[in-house]
Amino acid sequence: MRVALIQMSVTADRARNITAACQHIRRAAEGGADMAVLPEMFCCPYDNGCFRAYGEGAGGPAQMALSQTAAELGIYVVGGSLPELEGGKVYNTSFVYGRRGELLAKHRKVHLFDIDVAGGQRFMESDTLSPGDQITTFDTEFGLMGLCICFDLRFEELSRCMCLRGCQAIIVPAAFNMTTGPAHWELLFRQRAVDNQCFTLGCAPARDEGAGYVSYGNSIAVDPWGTVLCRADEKETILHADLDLARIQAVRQQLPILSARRTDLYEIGEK
Ligand SMILES: NC(=O)CCC(=O)C(=O)O
Repeated sequence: MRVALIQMSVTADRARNITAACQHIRRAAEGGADMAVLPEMFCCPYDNGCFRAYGEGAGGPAQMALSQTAAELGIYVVGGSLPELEGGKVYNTSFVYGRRGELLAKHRKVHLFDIDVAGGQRFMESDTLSPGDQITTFDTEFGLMGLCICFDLRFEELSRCMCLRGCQAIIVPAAFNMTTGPAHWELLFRQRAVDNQCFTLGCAPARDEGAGYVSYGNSIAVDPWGTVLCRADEKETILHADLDLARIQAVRQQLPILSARRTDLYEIGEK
């Protein structure tokens, strides 16, 4: 399975971002990708002041463009994320399209990114966004895939549930920043891959030093052994990762972690 992680530049021009995303998906397909992944908020600046204004409802222009591009090219598209409007609320939502352009899955970020690091990054998604309440997986001819958005990856229970459902890979449209990116980005992708003996795939926007929120970039693919298969720098690029899915069973057989869990013991219990 070949996956293209599209580390694209995100501008203030929504229509231009959507057009650029579709052009990148075309290049990914020409490069033999089965699946193209876009970054978190691929058509909207990552800014609380923009989310509602750039948002769209069901069947909005970004969703239509991604669906049509998926169908035209016969490729899976994990549509990064975009601000989704519903019932007066705004969600950080990833739409996934199958090879015929059909909507396969929709994940609303469940853990909102509310952090305040001393001397570093502060962001409060909950000022404008509402959380989702579903664990999201979707089926392909390669097997089941798990999907979460950026900060969601920090919550190990979510990835574990996906893998216990049978996911082969955890796909993460994301946008870490210059405080937490250097400290935790690679660590988290490797950690979730090693814990669950699955592939992890992170796709971030290219870095724009002039933006209010500066993306770390460094889109990444990690295998079930925790080996980094490929990793971008901060610039705009398309990263192609070839996933040898047989590695999952091989690693799980040689180092039986999931099957050796003592679920009879894992309760907080009394001191
Ligand atoms: N957009 C996000 O959720 C950012 C998450 C992040 O940077 C982190 O450190 O976690």
